[in-house]
Amino acid sequence: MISNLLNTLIGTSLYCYFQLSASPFTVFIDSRNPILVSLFRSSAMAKDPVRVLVTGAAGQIGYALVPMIARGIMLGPDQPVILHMLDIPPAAEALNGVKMELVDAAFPLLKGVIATTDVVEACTGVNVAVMVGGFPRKEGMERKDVMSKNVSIYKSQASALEKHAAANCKVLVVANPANTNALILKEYAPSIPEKNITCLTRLDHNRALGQISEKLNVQVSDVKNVIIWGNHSSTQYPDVTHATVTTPAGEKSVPELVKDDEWLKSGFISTVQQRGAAIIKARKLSSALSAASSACDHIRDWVCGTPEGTWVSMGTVPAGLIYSFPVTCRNGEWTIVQGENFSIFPVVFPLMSSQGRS
Ligand SMILES: NC(=O)c1ccc[n+]([C@@H]2O[C@H](COP(=O)([O-])OP(=O)(O)OC[C@H]3O[C@@H](n4cnc5c(N)ncnc54)[C@H](O)[C@@H]3O)[C@@H](O)[C@H]2O)c1
Ligand SMILES: O=C(O)C[C@H](O)C(=O)O
Repeated sequence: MISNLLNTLIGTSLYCYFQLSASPFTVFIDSRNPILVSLFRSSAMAKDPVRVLVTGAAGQIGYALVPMIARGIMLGPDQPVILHMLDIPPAAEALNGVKMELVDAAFPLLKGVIATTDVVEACTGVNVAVMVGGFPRKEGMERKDVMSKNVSIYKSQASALEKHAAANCKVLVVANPANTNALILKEYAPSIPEKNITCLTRLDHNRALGQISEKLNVQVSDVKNVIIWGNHSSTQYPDVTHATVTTPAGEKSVPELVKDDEWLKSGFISTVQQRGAAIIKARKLSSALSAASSACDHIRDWVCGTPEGTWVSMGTVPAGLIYSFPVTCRNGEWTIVQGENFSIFPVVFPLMSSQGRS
């Protein structure tokens, strides 16, 4: 049954690899924790590489994001990838430096790297497009203040994606104002299905999970089902009405555990709404590590599915409007969560339905 057994020292831990004969799978066991057993497809049955575009790849989010993609954090530990990295001519040398580092890092899943300033070359054949390229806001600016700089970028990149990306390409817009840029992309790439164009509010979702975890002194992995309604802007509405914490005694409601409505209605909401500005104030640069990680979370859940009983927030396009909703994902498709008593939604929706607010 077991055709091959390898014991390899990786750092301080001992991993065992078992190739199951007549099976496309390899079993990985971590000897520090034998419960950590993973199944990977073996190279004999390797998947075809997925082509992932990252625009603005020489920038700070790009620099954090491309190694995550090459390590399998976005698409899974058995999914080979080919990275398409786009930036503008003044950043060409820096972009080439990123490519050199990707080669030097010898990522086993990375089957090719295209680093280019040609938008057509960058978009050709891509299955996933993460649109990060653009001008970030600086201290004292709102996200809408970078709108004019970024709108023209999105028109031309939309046309290139429409003409040259793979059929059914999934698009995630990260660059601000993310919801407006996604709307422009949708307008200028009319043949890309609306359901394939999304924008990033997962960072706000993760920020909300982080705030609840700190407030209750629980593991962030035990908190779920917060919601970000609206735009990726200071008008967004972080909502914990249906959020829960997994405890030894079962699932508990976040509002019941927090027991502090005043904080939930004011401090919590404004902290999440203003977190981007707080990071800019502290770092003098906008969030990059957390944005890159959240972009991976967004695509991974969209492609691989959300865990049973868990929803996540995505900026999506139902009925021509880019708006963040709670969604579940199955078979590469997102579905807005239905049937909950989302009492806040009808109140908030009209206030937030205009596109491109700060
Ligand atoms: N949605 C979110 O949650 C979220 C979070 C953080 C940052 N952002 C936004 O993401 C964007 C990128 O942030 P960053 O910190 O990486 O900025 P950055 O300035 O470090 O990098 C941006 C990169 O985009 C490149 N670029 C500019 N115009 C381009 C074009 N036409 N085509 C391709 N590349 C182009 C720049 O040369 C640069 O390398 C900003 O708009 C920022 O506000 C969004
Ligand atoms: O706040 C910003 O301008 C950057 C980004 O949108 C964020 O939320 O961190």
